[in-house]
Amino acid sequence: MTVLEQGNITIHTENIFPIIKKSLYTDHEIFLRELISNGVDAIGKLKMVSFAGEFSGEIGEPAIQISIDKDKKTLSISDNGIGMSLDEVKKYINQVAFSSAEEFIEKYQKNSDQQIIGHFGLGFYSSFMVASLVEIDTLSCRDGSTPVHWSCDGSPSFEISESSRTERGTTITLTLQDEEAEYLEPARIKQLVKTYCDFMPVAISLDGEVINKQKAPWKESPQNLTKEDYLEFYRYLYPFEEDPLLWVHLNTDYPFALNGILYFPKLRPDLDLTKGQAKLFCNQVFVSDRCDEVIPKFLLPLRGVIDSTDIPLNVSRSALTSDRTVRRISDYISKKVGDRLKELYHDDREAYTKGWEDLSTFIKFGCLNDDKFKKQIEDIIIYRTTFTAPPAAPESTDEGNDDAWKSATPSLPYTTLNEYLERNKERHAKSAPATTESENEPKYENRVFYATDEASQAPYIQLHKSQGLEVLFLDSFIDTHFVSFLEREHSDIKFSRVDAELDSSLIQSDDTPEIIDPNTNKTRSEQIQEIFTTALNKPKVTIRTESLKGDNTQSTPPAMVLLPEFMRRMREMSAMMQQQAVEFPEEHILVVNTAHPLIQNLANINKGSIVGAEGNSPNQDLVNLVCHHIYDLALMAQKGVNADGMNAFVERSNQVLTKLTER
Ligand SMILES: Nc1ncnc2c1ncn2[C@@H]1O[C@H](COP(=O)(O)OP(=O)(O)OP(=O)(O)O)[C@@H](O)[C@H]1O
Repeated sequence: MTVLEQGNITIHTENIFPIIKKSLYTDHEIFLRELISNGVDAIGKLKMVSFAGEFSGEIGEPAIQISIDKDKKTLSISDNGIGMSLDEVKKYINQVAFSSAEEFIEKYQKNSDQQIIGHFGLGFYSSFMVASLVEIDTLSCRDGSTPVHWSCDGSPSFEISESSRTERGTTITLTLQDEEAEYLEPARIKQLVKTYCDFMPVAISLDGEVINKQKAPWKESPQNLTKEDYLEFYRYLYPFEEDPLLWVHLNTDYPFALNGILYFPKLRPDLDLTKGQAKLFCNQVFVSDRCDEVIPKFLLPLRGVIDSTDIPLNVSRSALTSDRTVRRISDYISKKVGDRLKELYHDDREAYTKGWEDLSTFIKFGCLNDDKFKKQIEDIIIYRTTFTAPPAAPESTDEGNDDAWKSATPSLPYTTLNEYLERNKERHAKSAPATTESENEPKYENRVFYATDEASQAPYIQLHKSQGLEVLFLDSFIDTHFVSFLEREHSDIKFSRVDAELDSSLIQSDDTPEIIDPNTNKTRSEQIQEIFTTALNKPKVTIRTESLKGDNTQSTPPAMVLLPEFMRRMREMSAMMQQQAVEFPEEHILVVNTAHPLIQNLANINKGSIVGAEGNSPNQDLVNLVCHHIYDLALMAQKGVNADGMNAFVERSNQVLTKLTER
């Protein structure tokens, strides 16, 4: 073999190879991505040259072939692309980091939509991270070209000779370093191709078998994809996972190039909302498993693919965050997601409602974080409600209150805030809180009753429902912040948790004064209050008596613990700041329901025990026991019972049952 040329590679640093080997890429494996990308580029370039009329031969079936020779310790990557002439090898290969890509784009891209993969950095030279000898055999597509063999053993000197190659294209043969023998394993190569090159638009085969998928659905036009195509792609990316709720196909060329499909996954409780889930591609080449800088913060859990050639890939992550284009891409994504959500809300409210539990986390987090997004979607925030649209009752022609209950709300128990307020306006305006917290109360008609825990607050919810008061559920982890946010946004609306105060409409208002017992000189209510005050002996608990309304007296609770809204929130806030669990405050209100038969009985027993009792009569003991029990049950609805309280409660329950069975 005649050596045509020997020389030193034009580099600025003599010792660039050790640098490439050790520190350029910590991930040695990316050499394969770089070499395959070059092959795909070469195929793309051939097409462009042909398109420009500069190549008249057969392009053939584009292909990249990888082969392994374990004995020789070589790995080779072949393409049937444009190939290189002697001058091109000298120019493109011998000048480190000299990328011909840009020059090429300038010349040909005007004529074609072919894209050039590149801009990844050192490209071809990354092969020196794993190889002790790199050889190129190439034959240019230009007529009359001679094949070229180039070799370099990792020192800055290279050798060029004539190659025996007869077919157009390029083969890169790496003789692997001993410590890089893993790249002689077919399984490892398959895995790398799957990771980095799965969606590259050329068939890549390993020893004859095609090992990449090739089709990148995100590059397709959305009109050409069916629902099943999107789902199939999701299942391909995330096997064994539940299907996504919804997806957004991003597809734009201007003012930046961006393609991608983002999926709203079903949220699992263990999901880390701060960790990005979308994969970043550049021209169908996998770049990274995360692209947190590009995805808006509140959309980080979205899955799928983002592909853009306008995202700078050779800069640090922090530089990426402040990059103008990246910020614009991020805004664009948030806008598109907002559009998609609105579309779903208007076109298929049932599907929107069904997915709401999961969607709401994104939407609420987005409202808290992104003003533009908030403005875009604030009208499509919905709340689960206790309101159920009356079953298609015959249309009443009566004007008035009932009309407020006829609303556009579909039968699913979800409503928007506006719908809620509109529906309840008159009802709320008529009633008022039994106690008011401050002078500057917003108008009563703008009150919103809400619950944060359907199970434990069930008695309170039931009480409201039975009096026709509609309760919204704000029960996700983000809702504590969200309620404050809503109040900031709508200063005329007052949010009141069902256990914060008793609305006057829940209380029996009886104008006739209560009869005073001549023996004690007290009304029955006063007596009941006294019974509880004595039995509980808790000076910090304010005991109030009320006669609660209900469908029947048994359906209302015998007692309720109230915790004023402002007080509860203060405690929640300070607990959050100190990162502690919220402890139930000793100061709270116990409302004893004088209408409940249990309370009536208690008053009667107590009355009996006063007469002639010396010390504690058995009746007195029973009254004490039952008072504590009623109080504990009320506390439980507020989750106000700690471990000691729970032990005492269980013990007392057993005592009560024992007493019952003794009779
Ligand atoms: N398989 C190939 N077929 C034809 N030309 C190639 C091939 N591999 C490399 N080249 C030429 O060598 C040049 C340098 O390649 P290299 O991989 O270093 O950089 P690049 O692909 O242009 O950009 P980047 O450094 O971002 O990867 C390419 O631009 C191309 O002209």
